[in-house]
Amino acid sequence: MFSLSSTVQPQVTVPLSHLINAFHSPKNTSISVSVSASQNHHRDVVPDHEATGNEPVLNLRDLGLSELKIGQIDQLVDSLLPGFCKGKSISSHWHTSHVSAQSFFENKYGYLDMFSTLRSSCLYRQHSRTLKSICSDLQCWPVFIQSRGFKTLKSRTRRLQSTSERLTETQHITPSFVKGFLLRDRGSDVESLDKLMKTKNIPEAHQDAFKTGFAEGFLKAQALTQKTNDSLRRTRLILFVLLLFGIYGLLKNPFLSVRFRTTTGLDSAVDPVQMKNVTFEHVKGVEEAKQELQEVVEFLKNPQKFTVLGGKLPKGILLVGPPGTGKTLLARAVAGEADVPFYYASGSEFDEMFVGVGASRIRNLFREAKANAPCVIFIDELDSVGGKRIESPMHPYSRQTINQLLAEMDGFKPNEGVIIIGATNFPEALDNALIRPGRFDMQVTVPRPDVKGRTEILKWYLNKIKFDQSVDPEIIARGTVGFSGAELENLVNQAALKAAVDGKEMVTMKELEFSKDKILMGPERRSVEIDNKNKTITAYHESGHAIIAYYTKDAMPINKATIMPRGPTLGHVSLLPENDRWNETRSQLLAQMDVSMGGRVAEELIFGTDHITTGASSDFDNATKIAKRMVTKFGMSEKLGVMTYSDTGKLSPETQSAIEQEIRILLRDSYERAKHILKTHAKEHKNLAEALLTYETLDAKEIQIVLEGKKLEVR
Ligand SMILES: Nc1ncnc2c1ncn2[C@@H]1O[C@H](COP(=O)(O)OP(=O)(O)OP(=O)(O)O)[C@@H](O)[C@H]1O
Ligand SMILES: [Zn+2]
Repeated sequence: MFSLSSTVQPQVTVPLSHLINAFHSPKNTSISVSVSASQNHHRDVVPDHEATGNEPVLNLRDLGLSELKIGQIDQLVDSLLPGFCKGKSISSHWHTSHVSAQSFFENKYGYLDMFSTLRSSCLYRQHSRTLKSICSDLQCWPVFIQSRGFKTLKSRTRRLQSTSERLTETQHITPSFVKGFLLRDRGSDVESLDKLMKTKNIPEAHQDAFKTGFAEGFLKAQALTQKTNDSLRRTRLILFVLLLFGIYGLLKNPFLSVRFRTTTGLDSAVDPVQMKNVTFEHVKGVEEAKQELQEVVEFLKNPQKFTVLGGKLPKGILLVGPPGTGKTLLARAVAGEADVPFYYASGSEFDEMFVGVGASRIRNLFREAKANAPCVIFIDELDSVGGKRIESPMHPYSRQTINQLLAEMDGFKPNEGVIIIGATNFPEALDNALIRPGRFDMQVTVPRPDVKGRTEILKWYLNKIKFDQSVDPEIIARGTVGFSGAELENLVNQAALKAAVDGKEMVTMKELEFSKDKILMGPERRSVEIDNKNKTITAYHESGHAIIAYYTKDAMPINKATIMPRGPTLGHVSLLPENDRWNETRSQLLAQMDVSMGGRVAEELIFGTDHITTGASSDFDNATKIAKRMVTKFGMSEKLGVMTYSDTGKLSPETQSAIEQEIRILLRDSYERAKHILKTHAKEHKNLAEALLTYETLDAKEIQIVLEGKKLEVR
């Protein structure tokens, strides 16, 4: 019975350490019944393994059996100690019930179960210490672990580790066994030197030299390993530094950083700037606005002067005007003149999707500003934060932000020294609560500069570049009606770039005119191939406009005529008002219509009715617009009287047809006047067209020379 159980036992597959414990530890009870049975044997035969410490220790190498295969050990024991193997009878009993092999184990694994055979054998009982020693030297002791899947190096290491852990936990395992077990892979290195010397038959006299060489090689290999380790360490360090840089770069990325700031609400936008270098001197053409802001500067410079008299200054100033007219520049100049810190914030910065972020930024901004009073807070694009409070799914928390702004503005006294300047292009979009007295109660308009302002601005920016003395900023200013300060700055800059590209040393009128046309009408299209016929038509068309402008009393003076294609046009004539026109007379409006008609009239007179082109459509648009406004807005039609007709669609059919009739008469008369002038000045018309075909572009002086019948200097 007992031996049977031991024969069956290997079907329970347990790790080697457990088996070892089963051999050596009488305390171990965690294994199967059959194993504890074998413990009893162990106790009977070897009561105290310490006591047998003097027994000679044999190992496989000593016996010259290190090459022995595991499956052969049983046979070896059988042949060496046949008298002790009584267990054979038991296995023969088992043998009768199984035809294929002697045991389940053998059937399953294909070789004999060493342990059970050994344990049941006399060899084990009588020479247990020797066997232990043999075990310690066995480098490939079978470890029965049922595992599925791939065996990786990692799993092998883990298995080794877990095995060794369990081994060290057990006090009854001899240190040499553990050592031998753990070092079983490394032992081969030590062996190989001896083996090598033996196999190479190195004479004893040379053995020392051989060993020295071996050691040197070993040391070199170690140095190489060290080098590899060093370079690995260096690579790791470089990778780590690169990673740090990468993370830093990501945080610096505008999109990410904005998101970061947004989500954390950390961005306080409260770094003040000292604006010493910007003063009112830098802002041109907005004299009225500067005068109004002068008193704010005085207050910031000397608040006591105002408080003594009990006067209150506005807390908030609203700068209203089109984009690029210098609102930001003015606010900076206020801070610069007063020499106080300038806090810049853009309204859109407060416009956040996240709850309370906008409000908290406003709180931070005002807290910082109050701590550094006197100072200026400038909120650009105020309409995006202070727009009318509407319930919008896009900006669910905008109310919170504007409420916070209102609360902050109420939260400090008028003479505390903090001036808030807001800027907007759409004052009508602002929330009413924001523009009531006590908040943004002072409004300063910053309009587009007039011709004088434009001249000043042009001069200011021209002084920053190299320009020819022949440049007359006023001429450019006259031709840039409606330009803002920013657009004029851009004009000068583009002229400087053009001069640089053309390899010129200075900017001349030519470059300035060029960049003006580019801004007004788009870039030149030099690459467009225009055939001679079309060029001729364009030349006569444009000189038709020019002739009418030249010979009509109230028309604007001509500035330039060109047949160079630019933007959507094949050519154009530019006229310059002497001054900005605040209003226009009837005769001026009629003259503008006549000039517009000049193009088509010229085509008709020169090429015949059948050859008129589509090129006059924008001229007619222009003329019709003027005529319509004269009739419906300016009360300039005798038939319809001094009355405005705003929504012509709602008018009676009679009135509508009367208006149309009047407009048609105005246009027809204009056409006839133009025809008369061109017929009268047919010679000049021809000369000018030919000059345009030759020179492509003519300025005012050149046009005058041609029309006076003089010869143009060859360019
Ligand atoms: N009146 C001016 N005098 C001198 N430079 C000007 C003037 N107006 C505008 N500029 C130039 O144009 C730039 C842009 O102007 P600024 O930002 O002040 O305009 P803004 O009215 O605040 O425009 P936005 O409404 O778009 O914010 C200025 O930095 C300045 O270089
Ligand atoms: Zn035209």
